[in-house]
Amino acid sequence: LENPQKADTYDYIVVGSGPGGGTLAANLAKAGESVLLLEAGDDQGENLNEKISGWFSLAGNDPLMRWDFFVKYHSDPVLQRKYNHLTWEVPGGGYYVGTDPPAGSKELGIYYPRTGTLGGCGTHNAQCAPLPSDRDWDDIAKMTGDDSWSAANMREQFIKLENYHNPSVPKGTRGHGFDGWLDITTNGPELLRNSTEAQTVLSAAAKVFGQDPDKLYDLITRDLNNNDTNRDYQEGLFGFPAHRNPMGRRVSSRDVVIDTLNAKKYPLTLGLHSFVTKVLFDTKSKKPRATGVEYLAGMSHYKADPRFNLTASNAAAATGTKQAYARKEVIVSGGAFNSPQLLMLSGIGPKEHLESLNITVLVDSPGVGSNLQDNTEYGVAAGASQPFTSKGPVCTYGSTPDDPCLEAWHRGEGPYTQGPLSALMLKSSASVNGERDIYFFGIAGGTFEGYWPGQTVNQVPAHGPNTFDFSIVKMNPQGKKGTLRLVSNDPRDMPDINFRFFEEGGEVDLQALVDGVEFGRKVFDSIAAPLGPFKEILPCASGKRDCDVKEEIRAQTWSHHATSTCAIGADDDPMAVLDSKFRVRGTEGLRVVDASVFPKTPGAFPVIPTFMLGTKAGDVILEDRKKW
Ligand SMILES: Cc1cc2nc3c(=O)[nH]c(=O)nc-3n(C[C@H](O)[C@H](O)[C@H](O)COP(=O)(O)OP(=O)(O)OC[C@H]3O[C@@H](n4cnc5c(N)ncnc54)[C@H](O)[C@@H]3O)c2cc1C
Repeated sequence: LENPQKADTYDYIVVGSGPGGGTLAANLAKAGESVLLLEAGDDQGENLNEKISGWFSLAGNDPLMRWDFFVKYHSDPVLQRKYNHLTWEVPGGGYYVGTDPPAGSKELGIYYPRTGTLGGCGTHNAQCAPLPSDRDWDDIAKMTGDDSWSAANMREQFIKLENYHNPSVPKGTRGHGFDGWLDITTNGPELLRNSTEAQTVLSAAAKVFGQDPDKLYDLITRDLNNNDTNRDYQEGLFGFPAHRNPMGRRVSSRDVVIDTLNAKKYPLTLGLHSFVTKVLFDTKSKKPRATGVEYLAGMSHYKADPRFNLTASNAAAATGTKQAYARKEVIVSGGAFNSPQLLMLSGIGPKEHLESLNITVLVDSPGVGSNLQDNTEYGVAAGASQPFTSKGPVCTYGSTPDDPCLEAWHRGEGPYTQGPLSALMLKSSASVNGERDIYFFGIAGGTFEGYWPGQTVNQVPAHGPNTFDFSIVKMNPQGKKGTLRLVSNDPRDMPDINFRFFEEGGEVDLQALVDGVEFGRKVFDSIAAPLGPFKEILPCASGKRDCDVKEEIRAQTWSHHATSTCAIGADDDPMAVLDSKFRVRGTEGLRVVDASVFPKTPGAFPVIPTFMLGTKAGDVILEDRKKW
């Protein structure tokens, strides 16, 4: 391809700086390859909402970082309308959240949070950092015949990445890394020591699991990411690992990118406020060969950005379209929603769909935007006979100038440095392979019931300080029928996304969540006065356990770990978008590296597996670096 802007030519171009792309870009640059990393957002790394580990919900609501998507969870619109946190646009502007909107409101869908900022969703997520099950990796190895994906080999990638901090796990422990850039920290017992009532609930949970409740403090630092051969069958209480450092600062791909730049010796160029709209190809070769990208310079060009302004974007688009070129390869890492969107906009996707939007088809790849999956979530919550108290300071989340928890955080202490109380692992009756398939975490003093926009015209009811919630995450989802489709060929439009939860195979996921509810109820029932008896809040809001639990979960489940929309697959699978080396089938010089590549959602939380992809992809791409 004729290259009119020689200055904008690099060995590699990486699109998107999340756990996949940011990690990869830093790895390639550290190996001496010149890399242009293009990121639609800017850097909010000094913003306290991002930096303070315990402020992740403030980060999630921060308009400087967030991208707002609205999705469908079900094909059946009647079921969708039962969702308690369905979002509507009210006449005159603003959001209403609920099932009884004011007349004339427009149904937007279910709010689904993402970010458009340096570091991607790793900068506003809850930082939960468990490894997936070994089987999740081994299945990719088996499916593709590529043994570099085996769990044993992927453990080596994890070790390279990790800098582990857990008072119960000494340096040098097999299976962990202690020199990587990604800090993973397990809570010490400080938070739990401050809450007598939470100790009572977790001790009761330990008893239900058959663990010794007198060893509660040992249990809540137990190593969840241990390297035992039977790890994926182990149940009970564990420590809660999170990608933050022991001072309570979030660590993400934003940090490895900034550190690589600050080292001033690696050929990494970071383009912020650079929204990529198309991959450019040389179509004269046998297979279309990716040669660069086209992008819109300037902030907030995507409609998911709450600051998007059509007039401003049109004006900037008229003059601000730029190109950059790759001598070797282009790597798309926009995440599970934006990578398939970008491939489709560039002519790679289901032929009929692209043609219906007047997009020239380069590769008919029916799998792009299919196979969308997620960890479905729900909660079992109840009100105790007494409030949950804390001997620690009262946190105001920065809303008062003298927030004592903020002062403590600056010293590396207090609630803002810590994550949820503990992780609890359970094998449900619906486990398809005998492994544990439910991940709980405990929340004292409130419930977690999914996401909805922060500024709404109505107030969504909250629950009192006597509430305890076991949040339930379904691992290894069996529902794999979600879809993502473009609504137009304008790259600024958000796609149409339908997860199709519990359809075609997904009933198993529903049953596992029902088992999770039963487990929580058992724990609450086992707690005597004065904290007990407990009165149910979720799933049966009446407090009487008289609701249809399955139907309640079916309508009210939520999620935020989208994966698998550009999946790796076997050579003979027409739905396989990628081969085992992240290469986009039917093209040359184009790969995808992010959460969209997993053939199935890994474990309960995708972020650590996605960081691992960034590390693995670095190795794989460098093997080919002399080819170009
Ligand atoms: C609220 C929330 C909480 C979560 N909590 C957890 C958790 O505790 N543990 C866990 O394991 N997972 C969690 N997740 C999920 C996890 O963070 C994601 O799975 C992970 O970040 C995915 O990484 P990624 O690299 O695939 O993409 P992303 O993190 O989505 O990053 C993609 C990046 O690409 C950029 N981009 C996209 N399109 C373009 C374009 N066209 N041009 C330029 N740039 C572009 C975006 O701005 C973004 O920075 C959470 C997610 C959310 C939303």
